[in-house]
Amino acid sequence: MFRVLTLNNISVRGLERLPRDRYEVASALSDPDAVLVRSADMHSIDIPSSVIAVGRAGAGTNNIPVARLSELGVPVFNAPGANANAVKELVIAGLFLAARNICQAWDYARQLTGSDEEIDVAVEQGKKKFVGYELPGRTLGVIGLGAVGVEVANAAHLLGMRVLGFDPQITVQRAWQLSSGVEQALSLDDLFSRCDMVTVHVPLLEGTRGFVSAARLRLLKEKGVVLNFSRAGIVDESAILEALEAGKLGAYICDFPTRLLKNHPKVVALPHLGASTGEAEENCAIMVADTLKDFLENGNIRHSVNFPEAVLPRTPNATRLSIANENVPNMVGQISTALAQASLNIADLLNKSRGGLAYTLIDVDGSVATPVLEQIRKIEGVLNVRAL
Ligand SMILES: NC(=O)C1=CN([C@@H]2O[C@H](COP(=O)(O)OP(=O)(O)OC[C@H]3O[C@@H](n4cnc5c(N)ncnc54)[C@H](O)[C@@H]3O)[C@@H](O)[C@H]2O)C=CC1
Ligand SMILES: O=C(O)CCC(=O)C(=O)O
Repeated sequence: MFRVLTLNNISVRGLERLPRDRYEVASALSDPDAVLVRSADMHSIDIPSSVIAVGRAGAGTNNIPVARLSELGVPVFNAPGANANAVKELVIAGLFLAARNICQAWDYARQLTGSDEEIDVAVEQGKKKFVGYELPGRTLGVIGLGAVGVEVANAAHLLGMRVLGFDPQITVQRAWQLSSGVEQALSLDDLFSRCDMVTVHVPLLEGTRGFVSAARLRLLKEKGVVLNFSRAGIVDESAILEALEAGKLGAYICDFPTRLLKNHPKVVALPHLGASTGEAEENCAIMVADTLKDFLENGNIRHSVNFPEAVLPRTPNATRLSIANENVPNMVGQISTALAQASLNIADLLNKSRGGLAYTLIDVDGSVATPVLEQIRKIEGVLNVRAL
């Protein structure tokens, strides 16, 4: 029986992928094998030593101590692309909110008082404050051309915008998906200096923290717009406030309310709603539950943010060993020697590495006795071993 701890509400459609005869899934249980999480902050909790996998039902993993888990040989899985359409739709809505001053105009209309005739007069007098602009002909800069960024860039291009993209690490798959009408910016500064609106779709990392900075905002066209549906920390909020106050920035549309900005008249801050559609919640939960199940039952690794992709079909009548180890020389040699000394035959083997981590799947004919597993566990550099 595998025990899975949920730290947030995870869509039932995903949890149904973990059959109750083999999985105990609950928001409170001891000694879990795995954790399923959305945005809960795992940096501030003690992760039980029983945990061998963490699944993020979403894209960003900055709420998970990935480096610490890597040192323990624990893979972290996410659901790449599963909520990208939901985020794209909200970002496109954000472009219109900014261009047409929709939230400010709505606020104005809601506070009107008097008779309908008096309201009509106030409407005709007041509406000139909310004159906006149309999107065709305006330039949008998209920073980060991953699952979300590509969808936003393509949709904005279809709306008639000129679109510039910047992502020095764009994958071949995403490059194929990107509309040929999207132009390449040469640098972040190049992008900011040529855009009316800029939207960020990068993970929060040390290298991206605060990279929407005062200096870059100064490059943006007058009354520019910044959209941030990535993470609060990607923008320098003081610089945003300063640019809004100076009239340089026309609007800041984001998914992360903070005390500094949430009540500013030119800010629309939504309560982290990017992925909050029934469809996205289901897609993410199903994808991450499936990958977690395949890891727990077969040791296969797909969609991990810290481990290499490692998928090996199971050999009939074999015991599968799943071994996480440091990526150093002679690990496979020592492991196979331990098996040979126990007269065990390797039927199939896969060894993959990523950065400082390596991962080995070995199908061994017959069964593997506990002392052999202990011997492998003792090899210096081995982080954890399972027999499946
Ligand atoms: N508001 C919400 O509810 C949601 C927010 N997000 C946030 O959006 C981020 C992006 O999501 P996805 O597109 O699904 O992730 P992704 O991993 O598919 O794409 C991220 C892209 O950013 C690029 N990148 C990384 N560093 C960069 C840099 N310094 N400059 C330019 N590009 C850089 C990468 O090469 C990659 O192509 C997530 O990390 C998460 O923080 C994602 C989903 C929902
Ligand atoms: O689960 C959520 O609602 C947050 C989604 C998100 O921010 C992400 O997938 O990175």
